Amino acid sequence: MTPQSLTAKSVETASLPVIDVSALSSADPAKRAAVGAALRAACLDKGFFYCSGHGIPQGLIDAAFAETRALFDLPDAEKDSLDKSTSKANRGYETLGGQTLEAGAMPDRKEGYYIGVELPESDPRVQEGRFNRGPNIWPSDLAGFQPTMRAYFAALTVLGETLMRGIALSLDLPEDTFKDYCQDPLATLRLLHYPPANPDAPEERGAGAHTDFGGLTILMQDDNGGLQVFDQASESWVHANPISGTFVCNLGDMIARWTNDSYRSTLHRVMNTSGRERYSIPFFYVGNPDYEVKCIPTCLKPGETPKYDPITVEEHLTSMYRKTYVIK
Ligand SMILES: O=C(O)CCC(=O)C(=O)O
Ligand SMILES: [Fe+2]
Repeated sequence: MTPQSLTAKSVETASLPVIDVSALSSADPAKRAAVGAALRAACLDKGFFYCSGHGIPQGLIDAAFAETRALFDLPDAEKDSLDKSTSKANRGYETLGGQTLEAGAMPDRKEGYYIGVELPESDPRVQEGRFNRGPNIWPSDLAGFQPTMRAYFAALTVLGETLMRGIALSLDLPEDTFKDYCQDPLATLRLLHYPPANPDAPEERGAGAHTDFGGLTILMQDDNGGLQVFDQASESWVHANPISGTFVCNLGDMIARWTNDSYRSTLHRVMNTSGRERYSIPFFYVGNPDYEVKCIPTCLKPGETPKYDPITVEEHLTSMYRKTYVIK
């Protein structure tokens, strides 16, 4: 699909389902199965849903946004000193226009900051140069930043595990099917700041059209709106408007691959036409790097064969990152 065809259509209001996932912790198997059924319908459709009943305290979410704003408000020279080019583990600050998510489009009108699992230089995985493994970069002038982001990262990791139990149920598999996948995951927290759209460059996107590379994305957006999801049936973009107290969750390419494309990884983009500064915090829950992703047999329809070869999580991610970044 060309960028032109992606701009041709109108934007409607999305009808993405809101799924209350609190019952995944219920003692009643029927209630857990009901969440699984709701997830299944969402995953077979666009692979996008709002997640309520997630148990993440609003105070922690508010604190994460406050620290995100404080970070991007730092003077440019200070942000440049935190630049991710100084990290071997893809951590730290990414300048405005540092990524082009949509091939052929202008660079994204956003600046970002990457945080991952904290590992010291002495860890064997860091020594071996494993993908995305290493220490974080922490701004020295923001006292609350590190503790807040670590707490948020830990809470979202638990939510990611819970949702993977839900995904297992949605596939009619035992709830603990993805236990090994969830061991020592390669999760990434990304802080994003989108300046208001430039009226002189209407074709510029905050984030160009893309699918997410990995497993499950758990996104907290502020109340400015701007996230759009592609609707294949009508070939139009639909607004994923913010719904207070919910995360927007979506499946990445790796889960599509795992399910032989029965679960969907859908194109989305961001256009910040609010006239205000927009902030969002996606958390990419990707599992253990050595875990082998191969077609789940029950995802094959009669007569179907696996479309993709088995691949490890790390191999998959490395190859996907190469598409938007040059990897050192
Ligand atoms: O900022 C958003 O709302 C979405 C960001 C996104 O799609 C991404 O980082 O993959
Ligand atoms: Fe995305």
